[in-house]
Amino acid sequence: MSIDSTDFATSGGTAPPDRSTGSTAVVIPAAGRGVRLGPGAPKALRELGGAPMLVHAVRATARARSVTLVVVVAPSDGVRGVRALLDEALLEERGLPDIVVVPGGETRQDSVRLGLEALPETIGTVLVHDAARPLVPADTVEAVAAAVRDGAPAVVPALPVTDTVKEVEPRGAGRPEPVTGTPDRSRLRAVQTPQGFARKVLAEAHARIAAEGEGATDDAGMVERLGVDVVVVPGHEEAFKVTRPLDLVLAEAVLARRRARDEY
Ligand SMILES: Nc1ccn([C@@H]2O[C@H](COP(=O)(O)OP(=O)(O)OP(=O)(O)O)[C@@H](O)[C@H]2O)c(=O)n1
Ligand SMILES: C[C@](O)(CO)[C@H](O)COP(=O)(O)O
Repeated sequence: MSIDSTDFATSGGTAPPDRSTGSTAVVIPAAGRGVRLGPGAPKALRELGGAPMLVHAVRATARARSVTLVVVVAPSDGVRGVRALLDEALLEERGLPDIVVVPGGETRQDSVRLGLEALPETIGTVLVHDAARPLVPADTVEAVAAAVRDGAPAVVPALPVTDTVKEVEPRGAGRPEPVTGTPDRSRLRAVQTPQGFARKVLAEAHARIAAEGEGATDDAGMVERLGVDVVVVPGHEEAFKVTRPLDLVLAEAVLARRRARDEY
């Protein structure tokens, strides 16, 4: 697929692409191990409030009004198991979009690319959402999707950084590291998912950057390398990523609070 990235630039004065017939899909990379969370099942399958994290993430994104398809990217040896657990967990839910499960790859980037390859032609807008962000509110999902439909080629939810951030000369864990700078915090944002894209833009970024043997830690980073404009919209405190054990404690507390308020 060949595209000219300037077709999608919002600051260059060119019109946004016509995606009027495209519908919206979510790709959920869920094939990671969760090394930083510690020993146990793959992270997406670890329990939160009595259900695997992945089930919460699927539910949160599938409840967004405009989503017509969810593609779950499972560990490559766990596709059938993930299919079975989603069928069972979501049996009672009414009005959910189609959910398909495909095998993932070695890295998050590989898994997202494999998820994108499973999308039908009818999809014009793609949201990519970590299974490891199980508590994202459906309103945040919908806001990202709406911003893409309104013409932004790439949309990232994010929050202002609350700590002061230092740049250092890396020396390895535990060793004192010389400080090389203190970026202006007012210009920094901590980015979350779902990140939303015009489907062609994201597919092109993954194809081209992968062919160059390059990578990025998020999908917007891939698209930035094409020179396409990326915009930030407000993220949500409850869309945090479960990365380390304490994050799981926080996620349990947030879920318990929602349930106590009858909000889940
Ligand atoms: N090969 C991979 C690696 C990661 N992911 C997914 O990407 C999301 C965000 O990644 P991260 O939180 O880093 O998950 P892990 O890679 O599982 O964590 P760790 O780096 O601690 O092993 C997760 O939903 C994870 O399942 C994936 O689909 N395929
Ligand atoms: C995509 C992401 O969740 C945005 O914050 C993040 O970049 C995933 O990266 P990680 O390094 O694997 O945590």
